[in-house]
Amino acid sequence: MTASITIATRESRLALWQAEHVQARLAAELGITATLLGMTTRGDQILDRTLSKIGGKGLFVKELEAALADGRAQLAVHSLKDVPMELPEGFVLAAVLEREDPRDAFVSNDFASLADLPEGAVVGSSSLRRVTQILSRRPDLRVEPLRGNLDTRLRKLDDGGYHAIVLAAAGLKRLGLAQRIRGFFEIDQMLPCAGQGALGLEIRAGDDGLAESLARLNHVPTLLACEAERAVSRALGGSCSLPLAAHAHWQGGTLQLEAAVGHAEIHASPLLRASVSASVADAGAARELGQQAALRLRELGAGSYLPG
Ligand SMILES: NCc1[nH]cc(CCC(=O)O)c1CC(=O)O
Repeated sequence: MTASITIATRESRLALWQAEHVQARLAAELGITATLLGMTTRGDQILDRTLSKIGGKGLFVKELEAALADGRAQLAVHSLKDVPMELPEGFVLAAVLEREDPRDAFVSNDFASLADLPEGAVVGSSSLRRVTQILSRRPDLRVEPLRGNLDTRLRKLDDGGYHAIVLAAAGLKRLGLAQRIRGFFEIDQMLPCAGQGALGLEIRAGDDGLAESLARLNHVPTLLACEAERAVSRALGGSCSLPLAAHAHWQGGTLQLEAAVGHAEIHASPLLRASVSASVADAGAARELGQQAALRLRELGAGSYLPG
């Protein structure tokens, strides 16, 4: 039985909220006392370039993994969508917590929806996944890069740099900023990123006592849905330079998985879409469903969309 641990976390308001949320659940449900160790990652420092150009999402997790490796911390809390599909040797995901709202949100001070934006309006987003889906609906819009933590992005909107921005609903809700949301994109209109809205708890491989305790926090429906979503990216060799979306939801005991891929360079190319479902009872079956979706996307020509 683990009685007290240290949690490594990034220091953005959202990351701290998430780490404190886990800290509270550890105390209430597992009797584990946790201290937070705040860290700045390379991903937080480099704000002038898009993630795909500076080495991808792994930048948000590497420093936290270093803290796990050298024993400064035992647990790292991540937004699951920031966790690379393949964890480095020596680390495992010990639990996936129940998902918040997985949708993307339309945020604007002057306009109610994407459809309301005047021709040529400027939308802020640095996510290739969002850029591609925005342009596929509104090719006339100008999508400009927008990075930084949530407060920074909202400030850049308020400063007048954009007519609207697109953000994950989960982050806004967690920070009490839901009033900034003018509308939600329906899942099929702006397919979310694999793992969006879910939290992943990462530990060292072999830390079996802690793994056993944390497994009790798993939300199995979220875990299986996210396994399927992440398997799509893994099978396509998804990186930050590929606009890739995957979202699974439950209809009774059936897991329904939607996946979409956009062209790595030509953002105005149509998205390829696959929709598969199966009755899924374990992680292996969930991953198979994800691989099936990836296969469908390849049959539709995803091979020519992947970066060379
Ligand atoms: N890429 C950054 C990031 N990582 C997790 C969230 C929000 C919370 C979540 O989706 O779980 C965000 C902000 C955003 O995409 O708008």
